[in-house]
Amino acid sequence: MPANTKRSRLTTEGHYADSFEPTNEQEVYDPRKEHLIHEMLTEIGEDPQRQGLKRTPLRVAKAFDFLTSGYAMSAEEIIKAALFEEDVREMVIVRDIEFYSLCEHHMLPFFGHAHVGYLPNGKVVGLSKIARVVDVFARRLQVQERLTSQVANALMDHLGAHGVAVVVEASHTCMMMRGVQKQNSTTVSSAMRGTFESDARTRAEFMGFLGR
Ligand SMILES: Nc1nc2c(ncn2[C@@H]2O[C@H](COP(=O)(O)OP(=O)(O)OP(=O)(O)O)[C@@H](O)[C@H]2O)c(=O)[nH]1
Ligand SMILES: [Zn+2]
Repeated sequence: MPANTKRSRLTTEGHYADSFEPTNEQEVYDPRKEHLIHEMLTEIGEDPQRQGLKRTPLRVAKAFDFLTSGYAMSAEEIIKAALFEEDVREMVIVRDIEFYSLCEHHMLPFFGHAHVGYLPNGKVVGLSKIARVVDVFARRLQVQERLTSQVANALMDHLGAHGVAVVVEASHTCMMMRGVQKQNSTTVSSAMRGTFESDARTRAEFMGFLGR
């Protein structure tokens, strides 16, 4: 069969599927993923060979690798790479950390901001690492509540802090583009650990800094 020829085959389930046939010149990134995306394009009634879609399987494979790259990252390594001994006891807050994640039910994006606070106990962490930890857990298939608690747990476990607070505010495109189709609702989730959980004043101070 000449390269780049569209053909169909009958799968064991009885469906016809176009084969993924890259040309010799065509860049291949991840054949298995590209094959699946090629099949999906066919299933939704598109022509994967048309000009605009030829590189789409490759682009989508790369995009999904990036959007799920958090599975291969370690929050512990990120935090431990920039822990500094400092005699600081006051609350530290990094606010408005933007993130993009994928809901595990529909694999559609949800996105918004995370606000992270902690009470140091002799050590501070590089501020960028807090945002990196958010990305570690956002770049996976998620539910918002789990993302929130995973960020809190990672910081609590590896920072040795007196307490950690995480608030996440997000819009879910699976509630906007489809399904219930509500454009303006946002979801707020929180995870309080250590002093933030046990002491209402500490929690209130944190919420006050967030303007809530
Ligand atoms: N708790 C929680 N629910 C989520 C999150 N992302 C999506 N969902 C919800 O997951 C649920 C899945 O419900 P199902 O009834 O199984 O799926 P569905 O038929 O597509 O539901 P609809 O979205 O209502 O059309 C929906 O209510 C979504 O809104 C999340 O981060 N946290
Ligand atoms: Zn969803």
